[in-house]
Amino acid sequence: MNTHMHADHVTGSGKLKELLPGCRSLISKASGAQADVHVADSELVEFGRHKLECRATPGHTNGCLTYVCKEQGMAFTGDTLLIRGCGRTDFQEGSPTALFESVHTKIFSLPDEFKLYPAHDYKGLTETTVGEEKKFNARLTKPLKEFVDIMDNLNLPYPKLIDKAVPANRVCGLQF
Ligand SMILES: N[C@@H](CCC(=O)N[C@@H](CSS)C(=O)NCC(=O)O)C(=O)O
Repeated sequence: MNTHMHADHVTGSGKLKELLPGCRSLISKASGAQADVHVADSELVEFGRHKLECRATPGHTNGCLTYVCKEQGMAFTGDTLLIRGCGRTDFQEGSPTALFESVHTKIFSLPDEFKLYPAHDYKGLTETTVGEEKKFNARLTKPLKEFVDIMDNLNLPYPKLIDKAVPANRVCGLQF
């Protein structure tokens, strides 16, 4: 299950499909990437005893999804919400306004005790909670205007693999 079409690394979906016959890859319809299964906002994905709700959380890319597991009180936020931060919004149809709206309506609306697992952390942390991020997120605790200003002035270098990763991830990570 891909949270979005990554720009910094190549998805393992294609490789997993080669290794595990019957394995199916999944990504949002809005990502524009190939996969066996395409999902959209509020669709449920069921496997074994697990049920994940797909929540469209555009902003970092327009195809970003957050996967919510209500029974276990957790969500996988991809690059939409990072621990004390969030995904950049300066390429792949990124939009700070959309990201702000996504987080406030689709992630901060979950109960405070829900555990959050983002796709990255650049300091070695692996887990946070909705309550912690509502209090301590350095970007998303700001009002919209200030948030947009922060995001428009991050001045981050492009991910080193972007020119390889995006085309490869459009086709399940197999041609690069
Ligand atoms: N050093 C990395 C790229 C770092 C980066 O741009 N991270 C992205 C998520 S992956 S597209 C991001 O959104 N960062 C937000 C931030 O505030 O750092 C590389 O070259 O691969």
